[in-house]
Amino acid sequence: MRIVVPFSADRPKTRLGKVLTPDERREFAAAMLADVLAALGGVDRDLDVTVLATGPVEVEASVVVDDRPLTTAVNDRLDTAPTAVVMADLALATPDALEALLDSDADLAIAAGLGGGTNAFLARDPAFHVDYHGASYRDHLAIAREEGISVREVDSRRLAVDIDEPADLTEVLLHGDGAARDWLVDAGFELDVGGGRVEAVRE
Ligand SMILES: Nc1nc2c(ncn2[C@@H]2O[C@H](COP(=O)(O)OP(=O)(O)OP(=O)(O)O)[C@@H](O)[C@H]2O)c(=O)[nH]1
Ligand SMILES: C[C@H](OP(=O)(O)O)C(=O)O
Repeated sequence: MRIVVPFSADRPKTRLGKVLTPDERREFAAAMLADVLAALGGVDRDLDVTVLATGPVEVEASVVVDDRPLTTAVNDRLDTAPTAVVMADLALATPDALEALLDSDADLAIAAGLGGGTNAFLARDPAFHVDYHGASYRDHLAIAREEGISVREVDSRRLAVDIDEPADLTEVLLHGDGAARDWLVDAGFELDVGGGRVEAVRE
């Protein structure tokens, strides 16, 4: 099965700009990508994984460099079904969570992200196409409806948590166990469990 992992290599994770420098954002994004590739590597299936990156990147997978906007670049790779697209910022993804998506035989299996994005999908029908940004999850359900594509909505916390905002770092410290969590700990992040909602803070 073909898996595409979109990756913004040059200026990733701008919404983390309040807590990470540009170099740190690049390192942290690369750590999350490594975690996603490791989770895909643990899936009990034969997967053909390609990182669809905006610039060169060194990873344990094949890389295609395409600097066009995300939607255009992904749509160009949906011509051959089945194809799954798994975002590179799913630092909590596990093989089990990914298998729940990849085992679906619906024309479209799709996992929402926090705030209405689309974190992962498997399209078995080449008529499906993406339109990312905004509440893309709703837009993707509408596209499937228009194309008469059967949908399975995959309800998965581990696939839903994409790491976009400073508050999301808390989830990585709480529930992550890979390179992204290690990177945050090395960078001095820790949990403040002092009162109210637990928070990631930097020493
Ligand atoms: N190939 C490709 N991947 C992208 C592009 N923009 C974002 N991505 C990837 O798509 C996924 C979701 O990205 P977002 O969280 O929306 O964007 P981001 O650039 O990582 O972060 P922000 O700058 O904070 O919006 C991540 O895996 C990104 O690395 C793009 O233009 N091209
Ligand atoms: C690409 C975008 O990601 P988000 O900005 O929701 O993380 C989306 O899923 O439409």
